[in-house]
Amino acid sequence: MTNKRSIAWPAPAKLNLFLHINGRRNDGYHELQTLFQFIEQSDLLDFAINQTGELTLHSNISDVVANTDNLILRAAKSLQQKTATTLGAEIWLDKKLPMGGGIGGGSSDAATTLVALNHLWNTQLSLTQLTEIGLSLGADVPVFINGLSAFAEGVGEKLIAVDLPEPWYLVLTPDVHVSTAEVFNDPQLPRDTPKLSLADLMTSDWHNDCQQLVAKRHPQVAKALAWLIEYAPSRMTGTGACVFGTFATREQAEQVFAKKPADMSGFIAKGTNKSPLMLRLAQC
Ligand SMILES: C[C@@](CO)(OP(=O)(O)O)[C@H](O)COP(=O)(O)OP(=O)(O)OC[C@H]1O[C@@H](n2ccc(N)nc2=O)[C@H](O)[C@@H]1O
Ligand SMILES: Nc1ncnc2c1ncn2[C@@H]1O[C@H](COP(=O)(O)OP(=O)(O)O)[C@@H](O)[C@H]1O
Repeated sequence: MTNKRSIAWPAPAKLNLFLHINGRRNDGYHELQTLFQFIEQSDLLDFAINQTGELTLHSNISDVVANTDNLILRAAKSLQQKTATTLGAEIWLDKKLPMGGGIGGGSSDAATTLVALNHLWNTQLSLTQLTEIGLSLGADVPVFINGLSAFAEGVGEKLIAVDLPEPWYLVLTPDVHVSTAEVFNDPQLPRDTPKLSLADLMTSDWHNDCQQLVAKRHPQVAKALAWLIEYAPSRMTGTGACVFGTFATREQAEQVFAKKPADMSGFIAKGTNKSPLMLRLAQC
């Protein structure tokens, strides 16, 4: 029997519009304040449910499949364990987002897997229960499950939904994989930005505490930022390597994109406060 394939579940990217590091906890994780917004640029996942309980993954990127510890299979396994379902799934990942770029592709894939399988397996976990599983997979996973642009504190799991302008972004994707753990372990990372209230943050200057360090360690990131900042307010997202410039209209972003040097890669995407994943779930 062939099981019906449920297609095109999006796993969107996020940008950290600011990323302030306020301190380091005893367990090594960092206290931070950050503002997440989704962009309309996504990986796509398909799922076919089976009765055997088996989990398999296919992808256009062999590295993801080769990694048996990948976040998609870990998310699916965690949901099986939590719910004791006997169902399994064959999963296809169409990877479009650059990996290790600070736009959260791996975390978003995990979130989409949890949300989609919770629906397709009819395991009926609440959003809060899914978020708990998500946090055990990565600090960034909860915001993708909640699906709303949000201000985050703690290690990234205390979320307050915020309604932000939805501009167009030109995202440059330097060809370098920045390890989140390496950045957070770097002795030169500033960790002393004072915590501010959300109201104060919304009216203060935004910055990314990882940016200077990552630009110093990775000249491609410094180069991308130096180019983009000539045209628009620009910043690095997360722990890099991607950098984004903000534009009022698509046309403005396209005009600058057309001038991009041939050795720089990137894309244009609209900011959105509602994750495309939520819209996909609503269609079911
Ligand atoms: C920095 C952020 C900002 O959105 O994004 P990315 O640049 O990775 O996309 C996130 O906080 C990343 O979240 P995520 O990528 O899920 O990180 P995790 O897998 O939980 O952690 C990877 C490693 O980063 C460090 N880490 C992560 C989060 C945090 N608040 N403090 C940390 O010190 C830890 O050393 C951990 O071992
Ligand atoms: N489904 C997945 N997609 C991408 N990366 C994954 C996935 N599962 C595990 N990973 C691991 O997570 C690392 C960082 O992933 P990614 O989310 O793309 O970067 P970032 O956290 O910088 O935004 C990858 O290099 C890879 O080792």
